Amino acid sequence: MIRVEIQEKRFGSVAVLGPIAFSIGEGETVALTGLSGVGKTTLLRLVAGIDCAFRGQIARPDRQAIVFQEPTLLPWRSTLDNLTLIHPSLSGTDAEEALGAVGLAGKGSLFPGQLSLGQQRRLSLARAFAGRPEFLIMDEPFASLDKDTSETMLTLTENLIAKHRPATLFVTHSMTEAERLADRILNLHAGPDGAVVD
Ligand SMILES: Nc1ncnc2c1ncn2[C@@H]1O[C@H](COP(=O)(O)OP(=O)(O)OP(=O)(O)O)[C@@H](O)[C@H]1O
Repeated sequence: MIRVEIQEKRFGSVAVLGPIAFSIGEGETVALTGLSGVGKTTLLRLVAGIDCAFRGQIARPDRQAIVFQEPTLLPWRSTLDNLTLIHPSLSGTDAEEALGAVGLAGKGSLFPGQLSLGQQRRLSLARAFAGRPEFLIMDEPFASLDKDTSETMLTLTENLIAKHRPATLFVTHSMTEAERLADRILNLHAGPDGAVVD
């Protein structure tokens, strides 16, 4: 169970978030939507524990994974290394299976620069799920991809979530994506003392 209770998040004199309170149950998928600049990434960074400078408390499980819009791969390490470096206990068979699950079977020896952007994004998805996360956080994972690649990513993500059932929080600008993937949609919008959810 993830429990978020934010009284306030400020950048200098500007109150960006708060008050915000919500929970995400085991295996539940929640979409976070809202206008550009309202504070979605800021909220995600708080929930992920990347930014701890706020008033409030957040309870989250230890095993969490984050998928950013950019694939954030190590360019000088192979596809397989990108998977196993942060999951050293992953066996060779499991790593190959994880690559196969995102359509990258047989590409383990290639470097990220030898993969298409869509393949890099799929590798980053495989890396996130390889750690069997209890909590998955994704910041616009399907943005700036062409329609076919975005559809492929969406279907893969749907399948991986259905198989592994992590609690999931993801940011999207697309109501279609939100409605397709999420059990619940949180809309972040401006309030008198920072953005709030409903
Ligand atoms: N490090 C920072 N220092 C100061 N202000 C910041 C910082 N990071 C974000 N902000 C401000 O906080 C507000 C929310 O930004 P955030 O990136 O969370 O919005 P967003 O909803 O994710 O936007 P988008 O949908 O366009 O990605 C913006 O006004 C932004 O300028």
